[in-house]
Amino acid sequence: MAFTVSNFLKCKNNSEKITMLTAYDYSTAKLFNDEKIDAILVGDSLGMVCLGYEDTLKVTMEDMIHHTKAVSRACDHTFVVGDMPFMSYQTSVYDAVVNAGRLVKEGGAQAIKLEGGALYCDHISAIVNAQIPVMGHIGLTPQSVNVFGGFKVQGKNEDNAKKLIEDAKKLEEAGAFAIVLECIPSQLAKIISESISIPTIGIGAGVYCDGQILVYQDMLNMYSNFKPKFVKTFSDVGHAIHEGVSSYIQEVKEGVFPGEEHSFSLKEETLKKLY
Ligand SMILES: Nc1nc(=O)c2c([nH]1)NC[C@@H]1CN(c3ccc(C(=O)N[C@@H](CCC(=O)O)C(=O)O)cc3)CN21
Ligand SMILES: CC(C)C(=O)C(=O)O
Ligand SMILES: [Mg+2]
Repeated sequence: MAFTVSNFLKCKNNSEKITMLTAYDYSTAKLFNDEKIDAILVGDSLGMVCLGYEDTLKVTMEDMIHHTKAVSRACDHTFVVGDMPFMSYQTSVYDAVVNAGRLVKEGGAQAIKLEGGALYCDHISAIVNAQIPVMGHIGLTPQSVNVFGGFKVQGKNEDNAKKLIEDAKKLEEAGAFAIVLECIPSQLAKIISESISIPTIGIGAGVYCDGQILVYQDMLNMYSNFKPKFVKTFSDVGHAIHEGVSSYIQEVKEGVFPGEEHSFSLKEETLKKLY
């Protein structure tokens, strides 16, 4: 059975953890879908891991739609969430609804995610009213990197922690179906998770969240520009790629690949005529 928006709440109520990963292309999404991961986020982190930018700010709606289309084509079980890029919703409630609509209508996403708390509740309500499920995202919101002065853990002092608890409650009121908590102390994530009835999805937010998400290149060791503390390598795919590519280079250089079994051949009589 396909994982739908209502399963998010069911999981929380049954104390069953929600599993999410990012994905940005068809073949990767297909592997995750076939593994029956609950949900995929087509994250604007694609700006960093797919496009090589230093942060997520240059990512466009066209980038997001392009990758969301590829991912949604691969998923018949997994729920697909499209991430709203920088300046696609901050500018107005109207822009937020139009661009959320594009991720669903053109990209094939089943829900959208946007960064921010109380400030964006009007935007979120308007998108929800347009029949598009919304996932919130608070804590380290990477689109605020220039305000934070870097990718830094949030909610460490009393005022900031209280603000995040309030933001989570406001997001629930605005109609969000789940909230990503990024890079906050695990005890704060526990308080937030217990203060709201919608599930929390943590990344660098500890074990008390109702679900977890990671950027897949991080957990498969395929991205080396930085490695946050919250990343665990579940499989060394980076090393497997290194080994595979280096064997390929060696075998081509030495004339070992392609072998007979990878080649097509002519009938003997046709060959004679050609000579
Ligand atoms: N590959 C990748 N993984 C991510 O998790 C990710 C992205 N890209 N791009 C968008 C944002 C940026 N993120 C980041 C990036 C760096 C840190 C980091 O280096 N954090 C420090 C904490 C610094 C502090 O102490 O405040 C760490 O050591 O984890 C955290 C989250 C999370 N997101
Ligand atoms: C890290 C997750 C939550 C995200 O927003 C992204 O991948 O863009
Ligand atoms: Mg994002």
